[in-house]
Amino acid sequence: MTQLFEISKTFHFDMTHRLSFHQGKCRHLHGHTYTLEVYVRGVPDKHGFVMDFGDLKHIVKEEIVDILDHSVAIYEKDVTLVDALSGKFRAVMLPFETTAENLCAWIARRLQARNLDISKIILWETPTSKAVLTL
Ligand SMILES: Nc1nc2c(c(=O)[nH]1)N=C([C@H](O)[C@H](O)COP(=O)(O)OP(=O)(O)OP(=O)(O)O)CN2
Repeated sequence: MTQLFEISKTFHFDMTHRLSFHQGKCRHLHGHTYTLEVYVRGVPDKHGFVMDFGDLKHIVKEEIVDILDHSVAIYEKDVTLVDALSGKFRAVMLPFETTAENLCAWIARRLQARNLDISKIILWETPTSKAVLTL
């Protein structure tokens, strides 16, 4: 009988951002230590691997963690932040407000482009707040 599995790996990265539309405190520049959980679905091969956890780690590090870690994430239409910070520090320009939900969708797209069958992305922005994207 074919058994369908999900495997996952968990990552951490530190990132500064703000939400330019926000009426509360999140419109101010602030940082989080994010926790990212990446889930890949698949049927195990003859050895019992959906995929090697090590390969998953390398792809997620390359596509996500190494780009966002210790960066300032800037929404490209947030003129105030673009003027103040682009070209300085490690600024990552993104075409969306950097909510946990939007970041999940961006992460999923980048990993799908590396041919991973992503079933879920969970992004913890704080120890009590997360977004879950189920595909
Ligand atoms: N749906 C969403 N709501 C909020 C987001 C988001 O990405 N999606 N983001 C923020 C802010 O970035 C904020 O830093 C995190 O919000 P919050 O959970 O309110 O943070 P606290 O540190 O106040 O958490 P407590 O555990 O309640 O102290 C806001 N909303």
